[in-house]
Amino acid sequence: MSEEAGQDEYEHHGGFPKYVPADVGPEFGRLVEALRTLQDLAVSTAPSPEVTLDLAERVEAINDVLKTFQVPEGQPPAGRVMTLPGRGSLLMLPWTVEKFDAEGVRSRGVFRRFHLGGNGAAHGGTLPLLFDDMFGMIQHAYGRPISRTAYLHINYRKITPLDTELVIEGSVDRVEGRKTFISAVLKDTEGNVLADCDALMVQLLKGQP
Ligand SMILES: CCCCCCCCCCCCCC(=O)SCCNC(=O)CCNC(=O)[C@H](O)C(C)(C)COP(=O)(O)OP(=O)(O)OC[C@H]1O[C@@H](n2cnc3c(N)ncnc32)[C@H](O)[C@@H]1OP(=O)(O)O
Repeated sequence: MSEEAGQDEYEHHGGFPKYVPADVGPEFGRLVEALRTLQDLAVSTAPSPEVTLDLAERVEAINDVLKTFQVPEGQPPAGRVMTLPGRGSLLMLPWTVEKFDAEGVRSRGVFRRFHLGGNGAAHGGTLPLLFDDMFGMIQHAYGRPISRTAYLHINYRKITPLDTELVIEGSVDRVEGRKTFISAVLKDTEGNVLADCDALMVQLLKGQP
C-alpha cells in the first residue's frame, strides 16, 4: 500500500472523531489526580451522615461549575494527554505509557484502592479495561485505524495486587485485511506473569459506529 493510501486508510476511523493529543498545563493533571484520590476515598471511607451531606453539596457545586464547560467527544483533554497517567482519563487505569511505537506499547502503574475487587486484589473487571485500552493504543501506535474489539480473551494467572508497581506490554501479532490480532502480558517487576490477553480488533468501515 502506498504511503498516501495508508494515510487515507488511517484517517477513516469509522464514525469516530479523529483523536489528536491535547495540550494542557499542569493544572489538568493536578485536577485528575485529585479526582482519583477522591474516588479512592469515596470507596474506602464511612463518614457520618452530616459529613456525607456536606460533601454531597460541595461535590454538586463542583459539578455545577464543570457542567458549563461540556464539549463533544474527542474535544475534552481527558484520554488525549499521553504524558499523564491513564492519558488523563478518569475511566482508564492511571498508568503511564513509557514506550509507544509500531514495535509495541509498554505502560507502568498500579491498581489503586478504587480498583479493589476482594481480599486485597484488583477487581477482575478492571484487567480487561487495562488490556482493551492497551490494545487501542497498540493499534494506534502501529498506524492502524481505530477498530472495535471483536473479542478479548484474558487468562488470570495470579492475583493482581493493589498499590504495587506493575508493567503491561504488548504488540500487534498480525494483520489480516480489516483484522488486527494483538496480545499483551501483565507482569510484576520481578517478571511474574499476572495475566495475559489476546484480542481481535476489526477495522471499522466508513461511517460504522
Ligand atoms: C491522542 C491519541 C489517543 C490514542 C489512543 C486512542 C485509543 C482509542 C481506543 C478506542 C478503542 C476502543 C475499543 C473498544 O473497546 S470497542 C468497544 C467494544 N467492542 C464493541 O462494541 C464491538 C461490537 N461489535 C461490532 O461492532 C462488530 O461485531 C465488529 C465491528 C467487531 C465486526 O462487525 P463487522 O460487521 O464490521 O465485521 P464482520 O462481522 O464482517 O467481521 C469482520 C471479520 O472479523 C471476523 N470476526 C468478527 N468478530 C469476530 C469474533 N468475535 N471472533 C472471531 N472473528 C470475528 C469475521 O469472521 C470477519 O472475518 P473474515 O470473514 O473477514 O475473515
